[in-house]
Amino acid sequence: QPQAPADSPATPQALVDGFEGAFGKHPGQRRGGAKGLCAEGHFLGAAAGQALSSATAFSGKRIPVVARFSVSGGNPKVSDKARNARGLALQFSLPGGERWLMANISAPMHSASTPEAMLAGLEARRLDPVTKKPDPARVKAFNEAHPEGKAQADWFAQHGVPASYAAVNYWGVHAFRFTDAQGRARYAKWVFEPAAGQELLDDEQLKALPDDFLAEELRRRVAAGPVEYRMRLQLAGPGDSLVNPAVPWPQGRESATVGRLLITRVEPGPGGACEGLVFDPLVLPRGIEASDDPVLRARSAAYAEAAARRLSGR
Ligand code: HEM
Repeated sequence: QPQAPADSPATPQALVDGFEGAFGKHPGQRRGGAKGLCAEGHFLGAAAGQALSSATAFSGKRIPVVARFSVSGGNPKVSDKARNARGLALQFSLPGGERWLMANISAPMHSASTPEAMLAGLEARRLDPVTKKPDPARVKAFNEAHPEGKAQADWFAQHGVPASYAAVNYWGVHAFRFTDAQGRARYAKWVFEPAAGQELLDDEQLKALPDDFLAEELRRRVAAGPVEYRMRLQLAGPGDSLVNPAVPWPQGRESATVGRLLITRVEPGPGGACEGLVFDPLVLPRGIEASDDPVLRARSAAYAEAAARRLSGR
């Protein structure tokens, strides 16, 4: 596997320090997606998935899933009204002890195209010890030097805040390589789309809501019946970058619905099966491989570093 250049400042430690600097240090909590909750369900693969990948996830057999829904960032007290990403992290438990892990967000692109830009962005948003806010001049200078981040910022500015964890799309953002039983490979990106459609709130609608509504809303919804998302693969077309997660592929690329995710149970309070999990996006089943996207590659060790701190109470 390609590794980050040995002299890159974006080490796992520096990246996790960057999260702590930008969001404060909250011992025992996740450094990203700090506010969230556990849920469970299953995945049912479709024939179109089998046609694209030999991964057993697509066999059509019921695949147990542990899920974690979250609000982006390392602040466990962030408002559910924040104009940023909602997260859907999943663990598929496949036959034979294989696992497939992923952590998806409610935008089709990431804010940074490299781990180095990610680190610089976190450092630019470091909270001032006195004001407890980032220095606006540093943030402005960073944004001017990294125009690539504008696409994601615009996305959240232009799309409303989800009314429910169950009413927004979640993208995998990175390209992955899918190989079928004959060894034919295609690159694709995935998205989970709620079968009931999206529900995005404008500022007026948001005003009526408290800062914490997403967890209870999901509990009520799933108590009334399973929440379903379709998993769709968007296949790479000519010229689509396989390594830059800040640039989404054009709409209208060939796509295939490869399965259905059903969330059937939500944890009634804190805790649950997702708590101890580390949603390392490089844990992939046979039939799906990572692309050379350096951001994807950098996530794995950063998640391990964050988990080591969190699970030892730091
Ligand atoms: C270099 C880029 C990135 C770094 C360094 C990074 C780092 C992290 C860290 C340290 C955590 C906390 C893990 C834990 O405490 O267990 C986290 C959580 C998360 N990240 Fe990232 N991340 C990056 C990019 C992304 C991208 C591109 C996505 C979406 C495709 C994403 C989605 C998430 C989600 C959804 C969570 C919450 C997962 C959970 O519920 O456990 N991250 N990230």
